[in-house]
Amino acid sequence: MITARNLTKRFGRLVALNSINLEIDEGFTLILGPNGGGKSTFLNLCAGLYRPSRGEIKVLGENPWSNDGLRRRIGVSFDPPALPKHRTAREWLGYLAEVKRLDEDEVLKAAELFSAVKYLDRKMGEYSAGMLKRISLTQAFLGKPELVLLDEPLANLDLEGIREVTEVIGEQAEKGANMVVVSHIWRPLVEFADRIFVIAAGRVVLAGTPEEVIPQIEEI
Ligand SMILES: Nc1ncnc2c1ncn2[C@@H]1O[C@H](COP(=O)(O)OP(=O)(O)OP(=O)(O)O)[C@@H](O)[C@H]1O
Repeated sequence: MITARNLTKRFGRLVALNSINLEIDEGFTLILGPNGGGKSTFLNLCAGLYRPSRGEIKVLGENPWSNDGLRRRIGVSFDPPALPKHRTAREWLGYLAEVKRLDEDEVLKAAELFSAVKYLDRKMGEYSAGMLKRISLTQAFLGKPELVLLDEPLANLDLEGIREVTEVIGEQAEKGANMVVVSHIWRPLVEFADRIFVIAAGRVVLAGTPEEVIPQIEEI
């Protein structure tokens, strides 16, 4: 699904990702690692928000940078959620559905998953952080994309929210949705993971199955 070859991203002098190589197959992939390690930078490169400074990234066989065709095939939830404050969630999700050439009822289907239907008609500037997170997740799963990229899906949720969203993510994983998930709150998600990558200081420092990787993380 995703191939990175010598993938490097610099911001001025700062090297956020330092020539990483990795292959992500279908299924559920968890990306872990310390603050500032380069995880979100990797996800943003996958989503086509950043252009690599060097090396190559392919997502579903395509170069994500400025690739509108690929953006219709993937779903992304950023952290913090990047949502327009002066629009209602229904307007924003309706716009995305149009861009993705989906039926309007796909908005309701995705919002139902995350119990977000009840506040679709309020301006997003009025939302709490947890409500924004649910809309951001609704956006990611809109129209059952071929690949879903989630940055911190459990951040800003209360305990009940974490339980609910974990359950939805688990159900989607069981149904065969392909997901790449960056999360500091990883324990609830690890049971769904087919593989884990740990990215630290711009490099992939650990990779393998949860059984291989988790004992090593717990040692650190
Ligand atoms: N748009 C940007 N402009 C400048 N520097 C950036 C930008 N995005 C990220 N960085 C820097 O790149 C490095 C990696 O950041 P990144 O957000 O990818 O880490 P992360 O592993 O997701 O961290 P966290 O767990 O704190 O979210 C950091 O030093 C960060 O300050």
